Amino acid sequence: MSESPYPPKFTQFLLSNGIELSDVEAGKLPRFIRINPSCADPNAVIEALEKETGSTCTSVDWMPHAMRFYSLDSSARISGCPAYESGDVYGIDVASAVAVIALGVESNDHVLDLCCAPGGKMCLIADIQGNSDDVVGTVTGVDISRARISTCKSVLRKYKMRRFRLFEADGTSFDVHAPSRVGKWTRPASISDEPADSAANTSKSDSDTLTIPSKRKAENGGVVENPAKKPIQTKVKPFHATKLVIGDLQIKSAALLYDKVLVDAECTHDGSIAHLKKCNQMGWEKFEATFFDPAKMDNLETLQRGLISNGFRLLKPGGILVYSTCSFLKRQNEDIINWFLAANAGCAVLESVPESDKFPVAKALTGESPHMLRFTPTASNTSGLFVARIRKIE
Ligand SMILES: C[S@@+](CC[C@H](N)C(=O)[O-])C[C@H]1O[C@@H](n2cnc3c(N)ncnc32)[C@H](O)[C@@H]1O
Repeated sequence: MSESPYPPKFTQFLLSNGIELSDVEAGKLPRFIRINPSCADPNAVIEALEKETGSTCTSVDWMPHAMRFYSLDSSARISGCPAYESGDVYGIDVASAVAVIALGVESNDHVLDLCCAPGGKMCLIADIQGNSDDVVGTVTGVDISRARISTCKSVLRKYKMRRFRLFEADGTSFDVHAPSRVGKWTRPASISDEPADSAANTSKSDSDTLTIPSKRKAENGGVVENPAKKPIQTKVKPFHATKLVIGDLQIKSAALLYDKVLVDAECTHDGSIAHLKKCNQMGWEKFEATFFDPAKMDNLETLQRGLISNGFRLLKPGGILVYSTCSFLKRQNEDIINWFLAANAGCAVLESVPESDKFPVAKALTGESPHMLRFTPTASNTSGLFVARIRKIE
């Protein structure tokens, strides 16, 4: 038997996380693109892209056809191509798209994306909902990083999304419900106007707030301060909101919980080949400092638990939450889901991702549910991605 070129601790690390050596040693992966559904002539776009990049666009046959996903050679450069600059083409890893597909987004859903930046998945959600006038679905994106959420805003604007808002906030305590109005559509009359700051668990960390004093009409038609001293409504100021959702009153109501929640959690990012390769190159002390520092790993686990728990709190009964990471680590994936299901027994159920029998995923880790999907370079020819779909029981 030939000697492993890696230290035993690294080999053990791979083994206990279901990572094949071939994942670490994999060559360059294909580049994936998606054609914008509003693009009138996809064939012309593909033809032009092939000419400009010198690479063949191959349809990803295991993805639903309507998603229009193609792979190109890893060396293909799409930035600078007119189709990319005009928004006819998106660059997004096909495994990342599965996290969105798993949500089962419908046009009129209100979707919360709790770690949204730089926005690839959020863009896909908005894109699936469509831009037509009779749609009232919205996407609310939250991210703790101002720089990253700013990129997210640029991406969503580039693709001309019409019903989204972005908050620079901590996803573990974010507490803004789904919009109660979208353009001319307003919430059903049965939803009470409970002011935002009187509801339980209001986020204290969302420091950037707008204050709207309660007012009533005076007999002469003017507006006076309410003598009954109704509570002051506090709105969390969005980082950005499009015209159709900017007027939302941020009402707290069970009827305004989100239909779908995506928790694409902060993680160690080791599912990207470049990152795994770095483990091999960066020196073993650095590797150990990254992946075996108990305090770092504990903090990350606390963050991931906080994100999934808060996302689930904001999800309506019957709704779907998808938890995903771009890490291979069991501790950040299966262990989080198992902890979450045990903590929410009777309220949360792990479901299979629709159509997942067609996906080229790696085998589930020993003893773990096959409903938890692992995309890997070896099995899927994609970056690493973990995806689990949970339903909130009605
Ligand atoms: C894996 S990335 C998300 C990628 C994104 N979903 C996409 O498709 O482009 C994780 C994100 O979580 C954000 N993040 C980290 N801690 C957070 C927190 N407490 N609340 C909200 N976002 C957080 C990071 O800034 C980072 O942008």
